[in-house]
Amino acid sequence: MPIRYLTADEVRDAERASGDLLTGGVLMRRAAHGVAQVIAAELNRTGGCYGRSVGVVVGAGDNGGDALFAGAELCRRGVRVDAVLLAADRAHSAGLAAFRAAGGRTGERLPDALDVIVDGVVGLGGRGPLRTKAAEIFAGVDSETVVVAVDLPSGVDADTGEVHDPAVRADLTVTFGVRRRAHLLAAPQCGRVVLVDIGLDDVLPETGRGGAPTLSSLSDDEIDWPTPDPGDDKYTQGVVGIIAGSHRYPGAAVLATGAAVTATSGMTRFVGSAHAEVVARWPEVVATPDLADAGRVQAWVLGPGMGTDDAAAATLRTVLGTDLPVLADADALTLIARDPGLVDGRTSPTLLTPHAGEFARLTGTELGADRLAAVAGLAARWSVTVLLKGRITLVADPTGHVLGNDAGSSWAATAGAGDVLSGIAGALLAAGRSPRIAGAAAARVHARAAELASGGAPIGASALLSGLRPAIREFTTRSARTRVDTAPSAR
Ligand SMILES: NC(=O)C1=CN([C@@H]2O[C@H](COP(=O)(O)OP(=O)(O)OC[C@H]3O[C@@H](n4cnc5c(N)ncnc54)[C@H](O)[C@@H]3O)[C@@H](O)[C@H]2O)[C@@H](O)CC1
Ligand SMILES: [K+]
Repeated sequence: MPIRYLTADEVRDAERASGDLLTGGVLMRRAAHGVAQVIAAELNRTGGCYGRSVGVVVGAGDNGGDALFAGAELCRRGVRVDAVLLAADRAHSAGLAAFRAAGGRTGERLPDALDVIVDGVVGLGGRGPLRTKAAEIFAGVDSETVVVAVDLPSGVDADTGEVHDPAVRADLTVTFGVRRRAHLLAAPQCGRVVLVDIGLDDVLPETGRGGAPTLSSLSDDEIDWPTPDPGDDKYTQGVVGIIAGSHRYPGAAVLATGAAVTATSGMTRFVGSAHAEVVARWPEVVATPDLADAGRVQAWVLGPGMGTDDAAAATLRTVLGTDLPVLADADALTLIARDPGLVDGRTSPTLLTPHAGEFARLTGTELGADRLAAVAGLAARWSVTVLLKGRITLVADPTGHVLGNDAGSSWAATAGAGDVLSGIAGALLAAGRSPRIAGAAAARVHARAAELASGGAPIGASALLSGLRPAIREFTTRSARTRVDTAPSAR
């Protein structure tokens, strides 16, 4: 099942639909209990709860209520809990009463040495940046203190994931019932996200009503990597054709083609003036300088390093004129920005893979804070699938379904990494995956490859490529295991 990320309004609809659970305060009690349990587990991991020190920063709404009830529960476990009430006259009254009754203290400042600080400033109701008093408190926290956000790090927009300045940067975020969009769109700001069940499963709304974009991410089990069947040969698994690089700049050609060779078990073709360089590095590739001699493919990748001259434009026009799946990247995007009619309304599967700068060129405006709306908007306007690169990759299809992937680190922000991504996604397109799944699965293994290759050190794109096979193996062995586990009994 894909993992869903809802807007604040959708979450509120679900809470309202829970009826008595909401009005009776049960949802808040469950939420607060979840927060307390996560913090207790964190303290237990590092020596236990008794005698430890937790600070709670409490805003005026229900987010502060969650934090106060959680604080009360921690007090009962022997933790010293201090709270700063940012708006004392508007603090959640039942939460504050419970907190005080359990022995929690309130004051103008928190103790210096805290094991954990809890951000209960704002959650779904937050607007704009962290205000001065809260900002000062969080700025003064030392690096040893674990920052736990209730629902969302304050200062992060729940729907767009925009990280205002200042905002809380959490090590851990505890959320309730269903993930919010910001948990993916601003993943680095949230740290580890823990989802607490508060009984909303039966009332979660259908998303995407009225054509509004939806956001989800693929679970690991859904990365169904193509593997050859017993009857397959080199032609039947989907042949990908790469058009990239140039004699003068062969690097993009070698990287994109190498990624396709690594991601595919059938055959990879190459077209371009760097054909000799490509074959020298990847002898298994069937390469030619001319598109007319290329042979049959099931998908094309074109753009990385291919230039933007008339010949490149003519090649692009020919390839887009076929009914094959096409991935356009880099220089192909520059050409498309000049003439959107090339792809606008193309009926065969089409995947554009811009980074932020290329995206601005395609649309004529800077990307802005709402990346999700921007990418979904372009995909709908041109009826193509758009993969927006970045630490959080977003892949939007024309119907407004967006898949996101957090790379987990930014080591892949290196020259040539995009060429590698295009080769992987092209291989998946040739194997028959939809542009949306091809893009999202490629982003996932690309990120994993970077992680494996880096191990915490800088990497170049060649090293990233070397991490690709072990990364793919993790997903193919997982699905092989699933097949064995679900095989019918032989008896
Ligand atoms: N409705 C429910 O029963 C549940 C709600 N829950 C909690 O309730 C939260 C939502 O509560 P609310 O709707 O009361 O909203 P919040 O508590 O998120 O924030 C609303 C308050 O914060 C103020 N505010 C907005 N932006 C601010 C900023 N930048 N700096 C300082 N103050 C700011 C507003 O004026 C308002 O008083 C969720 O995030 C979640 O933590 C959970 O307890 C689960 C159940
Ligand atoms: K918060």
